[in-house]
Amino acid sequence: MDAIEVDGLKRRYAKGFEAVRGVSFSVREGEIFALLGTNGAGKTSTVELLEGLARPSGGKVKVLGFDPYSERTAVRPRTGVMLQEGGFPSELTVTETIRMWAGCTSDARPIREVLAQVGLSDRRANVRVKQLSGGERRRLDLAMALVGHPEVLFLDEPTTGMDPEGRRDTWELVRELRRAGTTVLLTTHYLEEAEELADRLAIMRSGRIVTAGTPEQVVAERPSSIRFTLPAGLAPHHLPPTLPPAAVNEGGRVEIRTPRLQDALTDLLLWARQSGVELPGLHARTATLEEVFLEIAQRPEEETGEGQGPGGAAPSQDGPAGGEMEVERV
Ligand SMILES: Nc1ncnc2c1ncn2[C@@H]1O[C@H](COP(=O)(O)OP(=O)(O)OP(=O)(O)O)[C@@H](O)[C@H]1O
Repeated sequence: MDAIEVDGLKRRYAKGFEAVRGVSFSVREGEIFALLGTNGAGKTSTVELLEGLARPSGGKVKVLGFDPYSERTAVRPRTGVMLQEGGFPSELTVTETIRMWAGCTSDARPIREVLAQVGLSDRRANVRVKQLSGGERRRLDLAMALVGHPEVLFLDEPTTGMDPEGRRDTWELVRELRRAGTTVLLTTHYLEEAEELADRLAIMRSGRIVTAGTPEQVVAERPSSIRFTLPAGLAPHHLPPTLPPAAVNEGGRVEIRTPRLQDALTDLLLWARQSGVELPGLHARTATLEEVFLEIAQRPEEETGEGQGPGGAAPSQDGPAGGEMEVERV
């Protein structure tokens, strides 16, 4: 059984705006799955449905085999949730905040152990929440999500506001959790974070998943590139005819874009050896996640089937909830 199963999920807000428009994916046990997308793509709206904070207006969600909304009592104790805005009482200290939360959690872990795990040292334990830095608050958010030994962990932009060291520590912690068998679903704006952590990922735009797969599968959708400087006396038409057309900039730098990097590179290198040609600054690489992401973000609306802005649509007829019951983000 998959830890998370999402099928045709939809979420419509009160005025009829559909923020999630038929999303399907699954997350295997012990896997890290990243949801990516531009601002307003619908990541948080989706994750909140998985967390059981609202009822879908269409489609199905199962977490650990249960409906997280209607069977909340079965799911909630087995999941950990790190929201985008923790919203802690600012006058409480770090320890008091966790203690309060641990009091609502059956089988809570020792507070010091959890604080050590997220890198909030003893020195910070008695500091008031309002005095924490943005990155320290994210660590406290994470500590709260970890208090109850979660089997499934939802992390909504876990490292936003963290310095590079905090980010690396958090990545290592997430990897440790995976090694211990925890399933992790995270949203992030940092493509490097998805590349570092995700076993599989999905990129959303305007409430839909545009592409999904392992990071390797997703970048394989875009052509790879080969670059070098054209040696003096040579023109692009001297290159092997099997290569795709080369673009040459004013500095004589050549770029060849190809979906078949290994074949193109082999042809180029064999030709260079046989012709006794040096290729200065030779550089070959597959596409990056950033390139895929930007290409999706920049696609014209008609190619993504969009065209419905917030507040602009009439409520559709499908789904049990009609206009959604609004749930405040806590
Ligand atoms: N409570 C709400 N009522 C109406 N519309 C909402 C509500 N919350 C979010 N939206 C709209 O739903 C769309 C998706 O928002 P959502 O926060 O899920 O996106 P996101 O991908 O998480 O964005 P970000 O990366 O900025 O966090 C946006 O157009 C947003 O304005």
